[in-house]
Amino acid sequence: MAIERMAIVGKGAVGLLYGSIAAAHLDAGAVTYVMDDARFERHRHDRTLINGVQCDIETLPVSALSGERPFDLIVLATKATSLDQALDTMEALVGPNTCIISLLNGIRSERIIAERFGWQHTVLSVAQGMDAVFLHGELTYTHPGEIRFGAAEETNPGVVDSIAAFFRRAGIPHTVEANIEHRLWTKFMLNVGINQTCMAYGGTYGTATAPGEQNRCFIAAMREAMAVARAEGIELTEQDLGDMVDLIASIDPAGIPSMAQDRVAHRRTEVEEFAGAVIHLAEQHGILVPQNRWLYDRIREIETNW
Ligand SMILES: NC(=O)C1=CN([C@@H]2O[C@H](COP(=O)(O)OP(=O)(O)OC[C@H]3O[C@@H](n4cnc5c(N)ncnc54)[C@H](OP(=O)(O)O)[C@@H]3O)[C@@H](O)[C@H]2O)C=CC1
Ligand SMILES: CC(C)(CO)C(=O)C(=O)O
Repeated sequence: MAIERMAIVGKGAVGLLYGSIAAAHLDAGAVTYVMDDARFERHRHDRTLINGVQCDIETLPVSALSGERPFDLIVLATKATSLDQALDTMEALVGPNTCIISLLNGIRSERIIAERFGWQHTVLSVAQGMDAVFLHGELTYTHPGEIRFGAAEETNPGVVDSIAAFFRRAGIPHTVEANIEHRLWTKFMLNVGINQTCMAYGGTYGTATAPGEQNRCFIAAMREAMAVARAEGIELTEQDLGDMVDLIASIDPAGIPSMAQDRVAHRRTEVEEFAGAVIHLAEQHGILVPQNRWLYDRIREIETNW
């Protein structure tokens, strides 16, 4: 099935980044942001900038779509903390052939989506390599990164190809992965390390990759994620770890990951998806994860003091 119309749920760093790239390559009306009515009212008069240029992409409250035909593709780009609410909004957008791709970090969002909408049109994916910062209504980035995705066991044949064909036309950098499960866990390992370290210390990509305490925390937290992944049957390697560290070292040293942006903006973080998930799995497999336990407590402590 050819994808013509994409809805994006989540108009923050990642949603704006890929939505604006797609809108610049496609005809008007091909990209629409959709949100619940209360959020739409809250943001109605926002002036959103992307690298200094105003973003005027169509944005609709979900109630404006009743009776409309379903979208061909839904890109989910909210934080995990509001996934359930985003899925309620998606009910009005999804039809029998709607493809779904989640750019949320962590290893759980696709399973939660599939419990509601099925696996047939849902793929597994990660967004990585960008230096996107969205604060005070402006997205800035120099590297767009890319979306890596692939079929889950029960994804219908053809769904990955349809999304790839659309991304090509939309100018969205992407790679189709033969082993997307491995990529998902590699990205998870990275987020467990870099997101939580920069949040806990108020650090940057530069401070976390320079020798010192932040770097030790970054690497130790990743190693614990690696141990848990292996216990789950995912063979993450030293090469995977090194590649992820190199990726962070290659982007703007002054940049900060999404969780550190949450610290600046006082937004509830995704710690449950990172240290929370590591601790949960570690308990099942009898693995010691002191670095992630410390990060969990420290991040919760910071959140509590806002
Ligand atoms: N930032 C990055 O560089 C990267 C982030 N990620 C992951 O992508 C996901 C999104 O992150 P990011 O873009 O940084 O997050 P942001 O906080 O920048 O943006 C999230 C957006 O989603 C909106 N939102 C929240 N709930 C809903 C809802 N129910 N319906 C519609 N919109 C909603 C928020 O609106 P409001 O402000 O009103 O709450 C906000 O505009 C996260 O899982 C993150 O870990 C992955 C790769 C890179
Ligand atoms: C990889 C990284 C750190 C940015 O590309 C990210 O996923 C995030 O900011 O959440």
